Amino acid sequence: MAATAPVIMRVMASSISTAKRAGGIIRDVLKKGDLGIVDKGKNDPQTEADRSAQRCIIASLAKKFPTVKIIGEEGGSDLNVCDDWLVNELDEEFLQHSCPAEWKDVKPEDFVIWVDPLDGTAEYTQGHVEHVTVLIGIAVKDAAVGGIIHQPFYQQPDGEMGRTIWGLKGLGTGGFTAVPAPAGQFIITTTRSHSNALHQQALNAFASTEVLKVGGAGFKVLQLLEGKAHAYVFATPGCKKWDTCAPEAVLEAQGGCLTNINGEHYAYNADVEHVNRQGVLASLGQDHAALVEKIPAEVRAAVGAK
Ligand SMILES: Nc1ncnc2c1ncn2[C@@H]1O[C@H](COP(=O)(O)O)[C@@H](OP(=O)(O)O)[C@H]1O
Ligand SMILES: [Mg+2]
Ligand SMILES: [Mg+2]
Ligand SMILES: [Mg+2]
Repeated sequence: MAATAPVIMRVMASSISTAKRAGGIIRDVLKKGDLGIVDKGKNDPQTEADRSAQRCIIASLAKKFPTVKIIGEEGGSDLNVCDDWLVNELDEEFLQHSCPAEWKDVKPEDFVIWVDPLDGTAEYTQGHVEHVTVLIGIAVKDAAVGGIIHQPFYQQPDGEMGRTIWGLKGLGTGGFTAVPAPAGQFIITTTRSHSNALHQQALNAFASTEVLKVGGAGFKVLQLLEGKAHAYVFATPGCKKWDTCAPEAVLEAQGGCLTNINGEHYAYNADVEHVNRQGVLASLGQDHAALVEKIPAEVRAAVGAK
């Protein structure tokens, strides 16, 4: 089955196994206690866990899919990794699904894999480990079509650490139970470490009943999927393609929507600008276009203006 499955199914199955291994590396670094923090910019830390998890993911995927373009947050990594970090397995459970017809003939050169080895680094360094996710997004031409969101610090009922959520457009999602957000309320999930005045103005435009401030694009989209929030609002540049590719694919495979704050989808081909200049607006079970209209036009024009 594995050898004959279409390449998108093998990329997804390999990414599921690899994200789990990266999650183990992220837990190990924290357990050892020396985070090796480097500041890449203002409010933009990188740790040994970001670097090691990226090496594991990119080395594993590049070995299995040598002609697929892979772009990771932490730049060019040393792909000479120990065997323990080289993940060879394909997730067998995922491979039981049949490939949606629209992706059967996609060729390796049509893909870009966007890797965020550790989303929510600021929160990881501050002990909010439940916000941390590993994100592997699969784009076909311009569109985010497949995604893996792995939570290394999620404790399963049987005590096992880690949970892996996946989504593939045309197939659906797996690894979690979708819950609708409560009726009669409007809960926004947003950044806890990258706010500014313009972003606050956009938040104020919604008559929200609650604003949750949490780390990571992956975790915020999980809050939509699990009915903890109705919308994810981030009205400032700063988030990148590797932050949104996997969350967008999973959310949209579940019937939601992730766009910039003007309601337009980002493109995920290999040549795009990495920064999501016009912010992020994501929702599930809402009239997405009506949410866009709530943000004053002057705020939307100012976000990302060069
Ligand atoms: N102003 C900014 N500068 C750098 N990175 C930013 C940023 N705003 C958002 N991001 C990145 O977008 C992701 C989600 O941000 P937030 O938690 O604030 O919503 C984080 O990813 P990483 O943790 O993978 O770097 C974060 O670093
Ligand atoms: Mg980062
Ligand atoms: Mg990130
Ligand atoms: Mg990251």
